[in-house]
Amino acid sequence: MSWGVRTGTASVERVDGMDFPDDFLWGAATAAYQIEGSPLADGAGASIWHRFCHTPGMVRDGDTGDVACDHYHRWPEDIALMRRLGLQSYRFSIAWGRVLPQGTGAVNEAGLDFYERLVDGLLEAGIAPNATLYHWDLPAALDDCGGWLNRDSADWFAEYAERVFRRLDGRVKMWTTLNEPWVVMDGGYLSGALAPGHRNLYEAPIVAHNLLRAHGKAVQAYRASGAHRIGLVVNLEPKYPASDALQDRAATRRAHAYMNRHFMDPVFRGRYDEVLVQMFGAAWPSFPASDLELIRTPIDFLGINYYTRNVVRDDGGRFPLPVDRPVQPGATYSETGWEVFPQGLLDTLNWVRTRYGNPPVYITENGSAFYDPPVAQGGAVHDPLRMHYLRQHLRVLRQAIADGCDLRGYYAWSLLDNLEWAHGYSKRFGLVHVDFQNQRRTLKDSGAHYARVIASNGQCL
Ligand SMILES: CO[C@H](O)c1c[n+]2c([nH]1)[C@H](O)[C@@H](O)[C@H](O)[C@H]2CO
Repeated sequence: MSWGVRTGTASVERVDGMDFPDDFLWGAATAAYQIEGSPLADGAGASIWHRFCHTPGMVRDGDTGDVACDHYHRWPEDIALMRRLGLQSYRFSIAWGRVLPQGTGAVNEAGLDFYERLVDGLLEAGIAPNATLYHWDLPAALDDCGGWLNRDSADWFAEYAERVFRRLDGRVKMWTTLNEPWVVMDGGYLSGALAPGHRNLYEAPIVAHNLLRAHGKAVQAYRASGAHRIGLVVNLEPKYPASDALQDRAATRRAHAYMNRHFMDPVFRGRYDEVLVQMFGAAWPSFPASDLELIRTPIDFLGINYYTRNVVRDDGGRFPLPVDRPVQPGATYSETGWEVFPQGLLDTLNWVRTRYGNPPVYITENGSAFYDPPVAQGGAVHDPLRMHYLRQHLRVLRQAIADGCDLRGYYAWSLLDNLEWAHGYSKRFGLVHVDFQNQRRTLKDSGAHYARVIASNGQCL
């Protein structure tokens, strides 16, 4: 979605008297490699992120997921924290390599046993599990066979999905195939900032297409056996031209095609955006029409991860995508360099509503990394900036519902401070502070506030 020029922080009109629906789902989210630790325990196979972290220079301070939040052992304690927050749902991911150590073939029952214990613990606590099958941690053995560049990857993923459905479906009633295929493609195969660290324009569209095919095959596999709901999680970032100049508006259109329409159009409209195809030019392969039919297999909900917006200025023609993000006067920026812009969440939700037929939507990630002071005497972590970010974005959701968006729920990113990928442990997104020296968890002020939001169903933001 690209709109007229907006500068500074927009004020969002509060919709007085607009409540969240009684069945609005309040949750928090994590991902396997970022919190579990013990990546090779009990027969698990290494992932590309285990390999990436153990490759010198890839991750800040040489940080790895070897221990992380030790959630693999501390999950009962973390479920107790979820109860304290009053979470109604918990979004987590399943590490493919724990279930299928080689990616295909022999199942590691101990890996499935771990997730079964976690799911049963959640259900016992009255917390609905929301499981993501793929949150970036491809088995390294499959990467050795080409990974997402290999057209067989869609079948590998469907085989893995079927194994997990067979063990957990019914107790898990909300499934996601992929978390943010755009980030997998852009970070893993274009910028090289994420595992497996490729930098190749010709690989990117092939990877994106195989990820989408894998999504379609997993949805079809679920339709054959599953009785509940399955969807896709995408990151969406609204694009606003830095000026009304033609080149900035054209650059904005390209940025919008590259990030936002890239996966939404095939999944919901069965075709790629023409602007995207033109951007890649000779690097854009030809794909069989039958692939697009597979990719557009209907889903039950869309998960949207929203963090920030992008003001786009044409950068004079480097890679067919403008990368300039001019700093916005008066705006607040998080530790990850992302502008705090809640209006972008409202614009995004209304864009999805109007362009894609108002599908059921969950905000599956929304949060911010700000510097946290050390844990104070008496065990408090005062994080006013994160609290303000949370408030601003939750307020927007009320407006989106008033605008007619079919918004079903919200998952804060993240339950715990965790491994922020190539940033290592330097960026903290948690509602709960983690001392990585001793694994002590401390509820932050933002977490306590979120608990009040949940208890009031969004009355007190
Ligand atoms: C550019 O923002 C993306 O939507 C995005 C932000 N985030 C994500 N995707 C990932 O899904 C999480 O694993 C990250 O920890 C989290 C915070 O960086």
